[in-house]
Amino acid sequence: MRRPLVAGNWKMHGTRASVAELIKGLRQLALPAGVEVAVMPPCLYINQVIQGLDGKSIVVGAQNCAVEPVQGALTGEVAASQLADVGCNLVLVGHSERRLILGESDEVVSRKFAAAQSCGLVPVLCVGETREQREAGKTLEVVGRQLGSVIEELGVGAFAQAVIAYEPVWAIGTGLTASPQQAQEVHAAIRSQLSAENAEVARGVRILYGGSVKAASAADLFGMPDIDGGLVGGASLNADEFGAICRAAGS
Ligand SMILES: O=C(CO)COP(=O)(O)O
Repeated sequence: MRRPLVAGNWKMHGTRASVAELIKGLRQLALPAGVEVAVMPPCLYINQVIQGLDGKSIVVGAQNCAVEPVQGALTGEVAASQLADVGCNLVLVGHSERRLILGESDEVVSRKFAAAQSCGLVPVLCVGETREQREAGKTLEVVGRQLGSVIEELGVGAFAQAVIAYEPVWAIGTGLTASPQQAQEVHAAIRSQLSAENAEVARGVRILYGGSVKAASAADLFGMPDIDGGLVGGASLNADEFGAICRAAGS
């Protein structure tokens, strides 16, 4: 059985004061035992969050890591080894905001995936199509290529210690959630792409849905057979809403 995971991607939000408030709210949540819960604050606040959540079973991840796994001369970047050093467990790679706004290529995403794993972090590989690509009927092709490039570089075995997040770009921050059926179709395609090479890895890997997940939509999404939790943006900035999403993954 795959243990559901709900991860809150705080993106570039927060101040020391608002992060302290959010930590307070998270500490008060009653979280379901069978669900793994994670938050991914901006790098600057990771320490504050790890210390603030001490003793609470919420893991902390980062939103990005450098292509080089260990510390060195790479101005402005943060190495996966440094994230592991401060106590992170997970790191997002290939979020669409980085692919589209910062031009991260599939090759860069694969290098970050490998860097994360080499430091003992679990990479959360984000994939997803734009609205234009969906309207052109290219959803499965685009997602298949994004996933395929990591499989080609690192082998399907790399997904034994990784998470995948399907995040349709048109659903991110728009309030337009993919329907459970739309999401399930893509999740099943992702699992079958992995299964063609290794059925055991495919059965074990968790595939999260992301894109305007709210407490009201979470239960129907998480009820689909290949949706193993959520990657939550905006709604994760509100502890009560985030807690309700986590509870939906446990029911
Ligand atoms: O991009 C996302 C999480 O990584 C989704 O963001 P929203 O939940 O704000 O749509």
